[in-house]
Amino acid sequence: MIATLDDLDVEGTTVGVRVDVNSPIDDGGLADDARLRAHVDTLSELLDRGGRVAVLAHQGRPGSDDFVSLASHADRLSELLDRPVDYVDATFSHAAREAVRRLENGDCVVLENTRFYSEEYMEFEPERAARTHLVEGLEPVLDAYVNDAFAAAHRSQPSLVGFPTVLPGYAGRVMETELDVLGSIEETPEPRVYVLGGAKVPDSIDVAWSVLEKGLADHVLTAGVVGNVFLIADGVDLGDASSDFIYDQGYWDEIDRASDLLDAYGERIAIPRDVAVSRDGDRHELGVNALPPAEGEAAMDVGSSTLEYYRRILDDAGTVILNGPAGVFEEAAFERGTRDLYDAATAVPTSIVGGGDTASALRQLGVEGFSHVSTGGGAALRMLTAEPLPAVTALEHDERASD
Ligand SMILES: Nc1ncnc2c1ncn2[C@@H]1O[C@H](COP(=O)(O)OP(=O)(O)O)[C@@H](O)[C@H]1O
Ligand SMILES: O=C(OP(=O)(O)O)[C@H](O)COP(=O)(O)O
Repeated sequence: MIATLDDLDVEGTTVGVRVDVNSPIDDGGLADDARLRAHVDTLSELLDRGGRVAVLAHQGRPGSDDFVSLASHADRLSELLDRPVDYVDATFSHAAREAVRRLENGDCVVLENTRFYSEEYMEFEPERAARTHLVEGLEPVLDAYVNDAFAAAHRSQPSLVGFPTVLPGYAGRVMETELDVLGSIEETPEPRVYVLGGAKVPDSIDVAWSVLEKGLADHVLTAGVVGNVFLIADGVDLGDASSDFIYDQGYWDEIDRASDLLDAYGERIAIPRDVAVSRDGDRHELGVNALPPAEGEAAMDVGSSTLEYYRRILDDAGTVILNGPAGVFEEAAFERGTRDLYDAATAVPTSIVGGGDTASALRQLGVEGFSHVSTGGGAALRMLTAEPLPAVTALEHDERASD
């Protein structure tokens, strides 16, 4: 049983609230605020009920362009909450603790990107996570911990699993809703189709293994970089540009895993029949038999035959679960795969979508009508494989939860 905000006596309580506001970044600032908007209910409720709120969150991964400070997130949050929100460029230092100590009832401060500290990018058992600098540094100034970061709940990083070991832990409203909706995948109508696109190849392959092994998936459709890895695993020569991209991302070993998966469950895995490349500035589709593409051309989207093939499978589906764009939707020439595939999915009786980039792609393309759009990508997928999420397990305490 997990305690929720209904179980927390908020007034006068200093609450560390872990949210997931990991968002697309442009010129160092926020390019999309959907993930911030998702947490407004939780934060407003805590503040309206007289809580003193210290917001903890990560943004990006070390070394990536979107690994930036949370200053612009705090500004936007202030607009969304319609009240002042302070920001401090420290996470657990003396300055951070002082900023938290200064909070009055109804005040909110955003602490700096948790991943600016190396331990936060490591995975720990909860007891060990509780002994990290972040948790030990902040715990003395907090009375309670609320986890609303469903989208990061598949990570066992200190800010996600360490605090509930040493503080009373509660699920926020986003977390509560996601667990309610995604917690009963076995009960959704069959046949069940998983569409795995996007760029998180290892996570997607883990999911594919799990859902195929457990019999949860009748079909797995691959697209995006995931589809490209499966094409190479199937012996297709995608050319140097796509292969180098996969290698540079550190995903080369995933080709062997994809190949093992095709050997074990090939009849339930659909791989692209054609891809789209950029030629003379335009979209140009190539069937797999016409591959490799010309020098320098990369597979940026799935092609029309693939979309037709996937649409036929979706026509018979009872449930579809999708994560990851089918192509580089950010470029107009390569948005078609994502638009058509996701559009077809809205006609399936139960349609569940996950992923930060996926959600922003759908907003950009104006595709709507899903049964549930999760705030999580990897977390939603993990949940839909019926695997426990470490940050949810860390919140499980019988004694504080009401029935
Ligand atoms: N064929 C492709 N080649 C390169 N990048 C791709 C391709 N298809 C999709 N992508 C990229 O995948 C990214 C999103 O993937 P991912 O982060 O896994 O999605 P989500 O956040 O929804 O889980 C997008 O930036 C998109 O451009
Ligand atoms: O954006 C996130 O995950 P998602 O892209 O799977 O939705 C979460 O913030 C987790 O980020 P991470 O995958 O860098 O640990």
